[in-house]
Amino acid sequence: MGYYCCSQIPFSSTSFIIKNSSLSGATQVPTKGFCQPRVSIHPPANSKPPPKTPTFATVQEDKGLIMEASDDKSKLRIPHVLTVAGSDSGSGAGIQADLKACAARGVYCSTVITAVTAQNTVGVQGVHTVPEEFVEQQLKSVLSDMHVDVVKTGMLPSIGIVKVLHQSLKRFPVRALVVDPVMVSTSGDVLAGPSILDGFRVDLLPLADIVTPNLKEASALLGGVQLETVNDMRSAAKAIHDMGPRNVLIKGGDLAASLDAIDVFFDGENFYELRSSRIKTRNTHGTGCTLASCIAAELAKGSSMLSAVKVAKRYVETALDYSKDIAVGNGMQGPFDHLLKLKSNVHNSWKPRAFDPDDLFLYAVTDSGMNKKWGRSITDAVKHAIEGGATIVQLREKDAETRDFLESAKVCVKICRSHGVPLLINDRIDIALACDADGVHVGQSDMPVTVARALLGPEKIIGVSCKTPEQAHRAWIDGADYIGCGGVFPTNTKANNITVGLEGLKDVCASSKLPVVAIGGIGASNARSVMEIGVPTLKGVAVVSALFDRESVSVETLKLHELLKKTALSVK
Ligand SMILES: Cc1ncc(COP(=O)(O)OP(=O)(O)O)c(N)n1
Ligand SMILES: Cc1nc(C(=O)O)sc1CCOP(=O)(O)O
Ligand SMILES: [Mg+2]
Repeated sequence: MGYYCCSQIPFSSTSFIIKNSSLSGATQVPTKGFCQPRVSIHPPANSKPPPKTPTFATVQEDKGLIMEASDDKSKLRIPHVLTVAGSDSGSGAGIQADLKACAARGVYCSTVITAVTAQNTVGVQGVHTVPEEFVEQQLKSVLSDMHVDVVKTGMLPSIGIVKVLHQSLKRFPVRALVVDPVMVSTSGDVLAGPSILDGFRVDLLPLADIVTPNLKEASALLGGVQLETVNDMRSAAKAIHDMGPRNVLIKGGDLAASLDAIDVFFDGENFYELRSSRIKTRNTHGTGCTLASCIAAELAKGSSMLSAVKVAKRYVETALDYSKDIAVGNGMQGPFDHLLKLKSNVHNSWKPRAFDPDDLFLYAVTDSGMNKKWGRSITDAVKHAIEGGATIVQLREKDAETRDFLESAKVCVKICRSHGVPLLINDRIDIALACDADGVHVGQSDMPVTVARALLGPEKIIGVSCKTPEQAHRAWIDGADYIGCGGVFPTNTKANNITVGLEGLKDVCASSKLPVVAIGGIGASNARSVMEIGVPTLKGVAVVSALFDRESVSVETLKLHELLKKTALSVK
């Protein structure tokens, strides 16, 4: 009896076990939609799948399946790719690229290491093949315990390793197999000799859902035929398809005389020419591994094959374009940045400093209406507030057009950073991300703090408006950095705002584990009374109109700063 696991709503907290008494072992074809048997590598070795065999992408309904809720509905099963490949000490390709690609695509990745290479951007200096028994042991460890959706293969340095992989896949079936027939590294070093070709042809290709050779590898698989044109690639794709894989992607990156990078995808019936613009960069080391891993990741998430291939191509193209100027190593083949994060670090010596509650001392909150009234740009408003001694700035630009807001926010980030003053964005997580602001301020009906945190990451500052001790407690649980509590006094700046008064502020401050900034109707005339409530969590005042609905922002900010300093001394 075969047991098959399926998530009808993929990877939701509900999982099901599918029993099918008519299915046995690894010779069954996938079924409908997300309900696929945990193997798609079913045509016996050496036999070509029948032309209409439902593929991973075009599976048919199997009426014989019975679905049962599994015992543990609380467990969230996440898509899982197992990569069987070599380690690259330079981390551009191999196992390391696979891990990064899967992480970037939001998929769990386990690893079976077939070889350890001493490698950098110059080339491969050494290869240490892992004994096949130990590769088998790694395969067993992972496949017998973890629910692997898709296996992706890279460097398979010996025929023995291909054999143990083949046996392991028969013993522990998975939903799809992606074969990247790695033979030669980007630097031209041989990673798997010609003896491996038979292993691919006999043991792996008939099991593969997709095989992704580049021109050299396709040529080697076909006994050395010349591949010089897109037509040659089509013929090669067809010939390789005849070896058993359900789909073939021939990567034409090395095709001479082509402005675009053209890959040919063949699903057994139709050919697709997938074109992308060629990116001029030395940082292409690991593109093949990454592409195959990304295809595997998308398949693990439930994509059809063609859509997985298209997403993977777009992902690699984006990453290459983003990374075209980064410099790692001195050789000809640099790695690229899978997570699209490194460039900002390279070009930006600024390091985010940890949030300091004392930053809340004089919190200047801009207002688009007031800026307009006084004929000021956002950037001038921010500059003047900083001149006057604002210790943190929030851009609260309710009426700004997104494009204008973003451009101004980028300039404000630079101004604030050059003065060591944190800059937060009101409500708009997208703008905060796009301008790399220091954080956001959200209200009770804005983006929840937990979601904002997931989007912004652990380092950014998140402030949340709270009017009650319960909200303050929630803010702390959810991972906010500070609380804005108000309206302390009536205000015209925020319509229909509930005034909590000094008593309400006191209650929130007394119960809060987070630092608090008071807001609402605060200015030079009443700031002292606010700070004098004397609860240690109260760190400062946030002010809009008393700074920005005035002729001189810097003068008003300076006045309030002086007053707060004096108050702080007397309260101590
Ligand atoms: C420091 C600070 N505190 C409170 C608020 C108000 O935020 P919110 O409740 O989301 O209302 P809007 O500002 O979005 O109208 C704030 N902005 N800053
Ligand atoms: C933006 C805002 N939030 C408030 C809250 O109570 O959460 S009161 C407020 C407006 C504060 O402006 P002013 O300093 O001009 O009174
Ligand atoms: Mg808001």
